[in-house]
Amino acid sequence: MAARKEKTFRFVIVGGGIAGVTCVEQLSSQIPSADVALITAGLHIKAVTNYKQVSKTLEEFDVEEQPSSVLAEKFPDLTIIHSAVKSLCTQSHSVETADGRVFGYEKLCICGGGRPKLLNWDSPHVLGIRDTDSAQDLQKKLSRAKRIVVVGNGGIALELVYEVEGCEVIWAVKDKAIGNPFFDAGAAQFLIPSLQVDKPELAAPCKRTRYTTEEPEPGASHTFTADRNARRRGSGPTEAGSALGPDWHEGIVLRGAEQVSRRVSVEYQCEVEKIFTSAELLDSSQQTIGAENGENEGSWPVYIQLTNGKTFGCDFVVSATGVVPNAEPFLHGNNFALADDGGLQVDDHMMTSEPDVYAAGDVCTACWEHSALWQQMRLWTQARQMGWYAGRCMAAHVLAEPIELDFCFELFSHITKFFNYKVVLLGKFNGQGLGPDQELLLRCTKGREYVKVVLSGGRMVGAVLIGETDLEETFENLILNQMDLTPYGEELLNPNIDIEDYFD
Ligand SMILES: Cc1cc2nc3c(=O)[nH]c(=O)nc-3n(C[C@H](O)[C@H](O)[C@H](O)COP(=O)(O)OP(=O)(O)OC[C@H]3O[C@@H](n4cnc5c(N)ncnc54)[C@H](O)[C@@H]3O)c2cc1C
Ligand SMILES: NC(=O)C1=CN([C@@H]2O[C@H](COP(=O)(O)OP(=O)(O)OC[C@H]3O[C@@H](n4cnc5c(N)ncnc54)[C@H](OP(=O)(O)O)[C@@H]3O)[C@@H](O)[C@H]2O)C=CC1
Repeated sequence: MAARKEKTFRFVIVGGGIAGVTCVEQLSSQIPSADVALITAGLHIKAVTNYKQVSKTLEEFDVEEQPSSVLAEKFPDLTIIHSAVKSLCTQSHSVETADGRVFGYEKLCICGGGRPKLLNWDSPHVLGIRDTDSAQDLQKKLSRAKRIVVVGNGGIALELVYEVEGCEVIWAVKDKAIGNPFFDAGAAQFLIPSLQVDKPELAAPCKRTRYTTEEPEPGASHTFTADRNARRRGSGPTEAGSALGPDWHEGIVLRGAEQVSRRVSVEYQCEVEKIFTSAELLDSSQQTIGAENGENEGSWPVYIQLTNGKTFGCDFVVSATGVVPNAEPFLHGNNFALADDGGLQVDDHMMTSEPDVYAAGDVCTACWEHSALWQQMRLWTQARQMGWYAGRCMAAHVLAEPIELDFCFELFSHITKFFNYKVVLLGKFNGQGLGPDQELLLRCTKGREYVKVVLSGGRMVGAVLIGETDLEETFENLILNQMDLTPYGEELLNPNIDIEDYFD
């Protein structure tokens, strides 16, 4: 990086997603005179609004995609630079942006987020969903589609198969049950009937922010069109916007070309063997595969062959197969320690292995010794918590103040919605890492609630609460205080006992 530094800031934050923006807000409020710059690839930023601490660790908030000027008005001393960081030189403490400018920093926080870990097929018929532009692309393609195949078993797939109407959906999952990253087979069984009935009309419109699906402003990115190949390879600076989040599907029409409501069939325990086009189908021995399945040969734009031997023709494939941390632009010439998932390793002060460089959100991997009840998941809440805590750590370090790991990393907690049910996950909700030393208590009322408690050595270590159970606060307390629950046995989930009063 030979060019001269245009300016050196005390703090530079890279990324206008929830982690970066929260970090900027925290730093700018804690040290009002701080010289902060936000460098971000997109024109919009993501801001947390209506933040509500539901209990000790559970939090709820809305998310707004805003023009960055809103943030600039709030913090007049903040400098916002709209360009992707192309390279970083930790030795000279400088970053170079795609438009050729070089900025120095005293402390840097990388909040570059993640990008979809797409199926490994270089095909224009495979889509990923990450940001507003990719959601818009999906909406357009879906409006002409009669059948799509969704591959993946996590958050995006769960939301998509429930929301899509007017189009047949084949859902290919590699596990025995749906929603594996979020819950067990019991919960999956509780939820699956929701796919067989029509979606209930929403009583009230969702109050969270709608994500705009207008044509992007000039200069904004078309994530899966123009820059598709660069993103697939993960090379060069991405111009992707921030990740979508809660209720991203509320503001867009996920309707296909057919006059049917929802039609989902799940293919369990299978992965993708091959993806090929109708031209390739007609051109080769794959003709037989299509014919065996009774497909109208050559009538679909793309075909997907699964490892269970079935082949489906469809309009396009959605790859909802996870996230890869967006660390590449920062690596060349530096010595970052990377985790197995490709994230920048951070310690309990959100510091990477390079001096004066912090990281937060989807781009990083938490490598401190975790509390026995916490694990990292690449979620909205954790991006906010990490960004906020990184800002506090950066401020504490320049002010030479001590700082301890924040309480939010004591207990994993997540509130979300799947299949129109409220879902609360606490602690080791899937018995993660507990081995045989675990006992499960279950309570389930079809169509109403599913409650699972994970006990280890008689103490509660995790819970899955689906439906309006009203148990989250009590269970959170029981998990945090690690009370011996052996004397209560199965009574713990007795619906006739007001458990809240019981443990008050
Ligand atoms: C479809 C979808 C639905 C989701 N739903 C939920 C949900 O319901 N609940 C939940 O908790 N989580 C959800 N998530 C996950 C959640 O959105 C992410 O975990 C979270 O937004 C990550 O925030 P972040 O700030 O780390 O990254 P991002 O939001 O990805 O932001 C990264 C920012 O960095 C910028 N950037 C990237 N590279 C560069 C560069 N080289 N130079 C400059 N800027 C750069 C980008 O433009 C962007 O502004 C969802 C994700 C998706 C994709
Ligand atoms: N409501 C919420 O909380 C939501 C959260 N999100 C978050 O957004 C991010 C992106 O979501 P998503 O893409 O769904 O990621 P997730 O990590 O939630 O799920 C990815 C799923 O795809 C599976 N998978 C990975 N590779 C393949 C493959 N080659 N073939 C078939 N299946 C595969 C994974 O299995 P395995 O785990 O075995 O690798 C996993 O089941 C995640 O961080 C997610 O937590 C997204 C939507 C909603």
